[in-house]
Amino acid sequence: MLESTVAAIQPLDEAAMAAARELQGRLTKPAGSLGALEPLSVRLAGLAGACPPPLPEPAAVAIFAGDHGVHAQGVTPWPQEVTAQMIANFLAGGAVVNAFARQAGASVTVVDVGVATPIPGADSEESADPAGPRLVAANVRPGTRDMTVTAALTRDEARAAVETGIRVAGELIDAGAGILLTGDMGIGNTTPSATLIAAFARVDAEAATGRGTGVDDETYARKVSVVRAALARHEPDPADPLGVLAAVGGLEHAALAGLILGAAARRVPVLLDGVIAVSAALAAAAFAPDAVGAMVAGHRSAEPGATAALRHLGLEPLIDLGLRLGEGTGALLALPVVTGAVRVLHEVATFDSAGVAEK
Ligand SMILES: O=C(O)c1ccc[n+]([C@@H]2O[C@H](COP(=O)([O-])O)[C@@H](O)[C@H]2O)c1
Ligand SMILES: Cc1cc2nc[nH]c2cc1C
Repeated sequence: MLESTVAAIQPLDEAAMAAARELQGRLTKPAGSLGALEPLSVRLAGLAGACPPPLPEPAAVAIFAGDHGVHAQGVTPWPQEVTAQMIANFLAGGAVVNAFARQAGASVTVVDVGVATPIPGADSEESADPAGPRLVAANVRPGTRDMTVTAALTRDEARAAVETGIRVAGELIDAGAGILLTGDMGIGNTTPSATLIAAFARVDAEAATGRGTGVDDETYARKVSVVRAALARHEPDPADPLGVLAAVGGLEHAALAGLILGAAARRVPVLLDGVIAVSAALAAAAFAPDAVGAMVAGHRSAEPGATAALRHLGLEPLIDLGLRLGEGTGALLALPVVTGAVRVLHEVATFDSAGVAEK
């Protein structure tokens, strides 16, 4: 499934992009006045192979959740159980992602791809609201292994998680989603994110590592040395993305890479959230360089590694608000920008049709 998905990912359609550029030039606004929205609209036309491309509706957030063996190294102050507890909060509709999803009219799907502790209330008989958040049980293993000691995952485990992401992308698109938004939950997951970024973007451990949920100086120093130790132990080879994900990744990172590949193969845009998403996007781009055509960077996470990853991908984020929450929150806030970029091509009059004089 991974190989056939990668093989299905094709370059953007040049004719549709040329048509969108030409249309942008005829709309009743000075050329270039919509800034980054103009090239975004062109790229989305190229992805859809149509001008105008479809409005990116409805939107679906997929939150992949996993735990991390490297938690044992003291890289985060939060207990591991918070991952499962926050899933219960997502399913009850009480997290920031739920508030923003309601605002954006987006569905929320939570995927347990590797949570280590029981999800409170997950086995309850209570009939769930069919329009409310949904839980997909796809646990590959209860958290990764500690990457400072051994590979976080076997290649088979990493593949299973990637294929879960591909499957979820296909299901959401089959159910009608016009855009997928990445979400994540995993206490400790900014450490594997930093390690993936250092490995794929070839930046130093310190440049790739940030303070995650807000760690103190002592924990930050430990975190950088954990990233360095994992890189030294595994010497991850960016030409072997499955190997990199297995050595130093997380189950949610692997699944997010799969979601991105699945969206790109179906030519549906995928709106990236923060540092976890962009580290997974590096893996997706290593599998299939043309997958970058489907990626839209929602925001610039406060994590420094996110900026390094976006630079490597050649993506400019749509918004920059200093967010560092994850869950898909930054992607949801950026969604109206993406919709606006496409709506312009559908609804704005041309100089000719509106009788507005050109310079
Ligand atoms: O999205 C981001 O850029 C982001 C930046 C910092 C932290 N997070 C979230 O915080 C958790 C990981 O932080 P930490 O400090 O435990 O590695 C995880 O659940 C992420 O969703 C997310
Ligand atoms: C409370 C909390 C909420 C989160 N949402 C995403 N990561 C998180 C980490 C913590 C600790």
